[in-house]
Amino acid sequence: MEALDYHAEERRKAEFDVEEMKIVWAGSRQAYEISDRVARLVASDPVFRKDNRTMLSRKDLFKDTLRKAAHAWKRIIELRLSEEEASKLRFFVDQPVFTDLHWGMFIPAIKGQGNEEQQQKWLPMAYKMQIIGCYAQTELGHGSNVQGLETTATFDPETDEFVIHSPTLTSSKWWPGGLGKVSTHALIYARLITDGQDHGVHGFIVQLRSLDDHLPLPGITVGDIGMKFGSGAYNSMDNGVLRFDHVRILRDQMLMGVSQVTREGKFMQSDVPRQLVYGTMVYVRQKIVADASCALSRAVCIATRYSVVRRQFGSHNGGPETQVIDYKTQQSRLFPLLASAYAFRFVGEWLKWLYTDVTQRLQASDFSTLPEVHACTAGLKSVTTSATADAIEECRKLCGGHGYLSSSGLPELFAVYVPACTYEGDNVVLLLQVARFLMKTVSQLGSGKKPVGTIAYMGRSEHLLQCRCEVERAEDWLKPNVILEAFEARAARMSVTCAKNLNNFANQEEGFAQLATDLAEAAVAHVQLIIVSKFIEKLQQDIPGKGVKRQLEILFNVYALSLLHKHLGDFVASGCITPKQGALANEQLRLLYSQVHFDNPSLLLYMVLLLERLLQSTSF
Ligand SMILES: CCCCCCCCCCCCCCCCC/C=C/C(=O)SCCNC(=O)CCNC(=O)[C@H](O)C(C)(C)COP(=O)(O)OP(=O)(O)OC[C@H]1O[C@@H](n2cnc3c(N)ncnc32)[C@H](O)[C@@H]1OP(=O)(O)O
Ligand SMILES: Cc1cc2nc3c(=O)[nH]c(=O)nc-3n(C[C@H](O)[C@H](O)[C@H](O)COP(=O)(O)OP(=O)(O)OC[C@H]3O[C@@H](n4cnc5c(N)ncnc54)[C@H](O)[C@@H]3O)c2cc1C
Repeated sequence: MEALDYHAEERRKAEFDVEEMKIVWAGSRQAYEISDRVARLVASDPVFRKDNRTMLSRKDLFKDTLRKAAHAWKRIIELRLSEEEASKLRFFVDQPVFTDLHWGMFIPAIKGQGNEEQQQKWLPMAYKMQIIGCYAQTELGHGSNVQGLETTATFDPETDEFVIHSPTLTSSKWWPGGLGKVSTHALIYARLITDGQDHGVHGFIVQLRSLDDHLPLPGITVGDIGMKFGSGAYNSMDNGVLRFDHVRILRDQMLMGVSQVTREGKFMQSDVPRQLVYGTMVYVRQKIVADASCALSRAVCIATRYSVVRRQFGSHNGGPETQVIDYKTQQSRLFPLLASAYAFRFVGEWLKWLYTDVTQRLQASDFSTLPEVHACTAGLKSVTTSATADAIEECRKLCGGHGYLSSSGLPELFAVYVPACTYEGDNVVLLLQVARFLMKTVSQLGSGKKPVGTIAYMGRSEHLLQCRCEVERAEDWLKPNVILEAFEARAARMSVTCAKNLNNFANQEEGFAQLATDLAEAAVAHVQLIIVSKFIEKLQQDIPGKGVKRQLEILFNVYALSLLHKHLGDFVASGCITPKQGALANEQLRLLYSQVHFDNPSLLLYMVLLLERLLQSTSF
């Protein structure tokens, strides 16, 4: 029987309902139908072709991108696509483009930091794309350190204007997407100065180019920063450089939702946390987590199909060679990545809920969950993007030489994806933000303030510091509560240990700097616990479809136990599990992989195809 026929036969015997699994992956039947419809729309439209991207010059690639963006916008209008459908369309066009920043940052910033009048003035033009905006925060000299930004916005009470200026070379805005060629306006983050006093960084809407001839306005020097990593990839985006020479804007072009400057030049800080100025970054970080699961599922889909088809060594008596997916090393590298795609999908769904919740709370001036939302969005963005970037590279290696071919799709996927570890916050810097939140929580444990939400386990740290996991047999590791307690104990012990060691330093700031590596590792442990706990919560929901829940349970155990195996040192050093229990976890992991490897070759192929079918339900 031909391999493909054999596959088809085995697929028909799939033990789980693939259509239901697709709905689990999409999040709802409606979301799946939208994705499926828009995916077919993109796939059937030759304008959206992707196969030529890596062969085009930077100039032709950029023109091709503009053509696609214009065509996408035309299709959105013609088909009256909803914002969700339009967002999906952008996703399937799958090419970094200036609209990402216009829709993904410029508009959300005005909505989140502008007052009512400013929203009424700017949003209608932005929604109709009569103006194109970018998010210009990073400078040549500062990206991570937002409070170090040097661009100035000095209020002139004589004329009721701000003077926007780039005082130094390092104050040049550097990196903003869409800035180099396309944007007519920018959201500029600059130091607000009134009457000689510096009030820190605030947002200002500044027009950069004429709406008539698109030429830069007086005092504006703007351009593209040049080629980036790899060919194709992010070179479809016009990341730019921008300098101001005493450019004057009206006072009402300062976003006044968080703080204001009166006509007399008096600075007024609303009774809201100044960090709301960072709100757009929080919004994008939560979107990036969901995007991680999609990028990861694409890479794993490619690597699984290759692993099922590729044969190397092992031929007996002239028979077929062994499928490389049959090798234990291939499985132990590939299957945890598939499981991670589902884990990131589910935690991304939850994070979207958390962000929606905090947005509603902010409207009621309830800032109580803001610190947790910052820690969750920062930590999950960091952990999921680092894992996904590493996973795409692993998938390239899993495909041998063919993984290095552009036609495999993996090099381009890697080159487009890896900056996610840097933009919207360098991943280490964000982990240190999580660590700051953890240390603050530990320091308050004695105060009677009960930790809640994702940090609630810290309130049980006394128990967790003493607990020993109840594992005597490998199958004990299949119990979600056993896994959850191990991850909670590890995270609690790592944070409490850091807090104790910080006390050895007279100066907390010095201690934080000296212990930064340990603190970052404690942050990773906390974030991985969140991912594991949200996967468990997903499994506690009603999941329809024959065999679907069972498959997800297998993926959960593969995800959690492969993490435990990878970080076994943390778990054992924390005392929550013994080396023997660690060995039992690894034994259970092998059993989970070996479920793909009963003697019956058709079951082998069949189970492998289950994985492939899982993937088919993941990457549109
Ligand atoms: C119709 C068509 C539809 C089409 C749809 C198309 C849609 C497309 C969407 C696509 C979306 C994805 C696109 C992605 C493209 C990528 C583009 C990239 C953009 C960028 O990179 S923008 C720039 C990003 N830059 C950063 O992230 C900078 C990182 N640095 C910082 O955030 C800060 O400097 C800092 C947090 C590291 C430090 O800040 P600061 O010094 O001010 O603060 P402290 O560390 O001193 O902390 C003080 C207290 O403030 C709290 N804090 C800090 N940040 C926040 C926050 N964000 N929220 C809440 N609280 C915050 C700290 O926790 C401290 O609190 P404490 O209680 O005092 O401890
Ligand atoms: C493709 C791409 C698109 C981008 N788009 C935009 C955009 O549209 N708008 C915009 O404003 N910006 C944009 N950026 C800029 C991006 O936000 C910054 O590059 C990012 O925030 C990192 O800051 P940085 O470059 O200053 O890195 P740095 O902070 O200089 O990081 C360099 C190294 O220093 C380390 N480090 C820094 N501070 C600390 C610390 N306190 N403790 C320990 N280690 C530290 C980091 O971990 C890292 O290893 C984009 C960047 C890229 C790559």
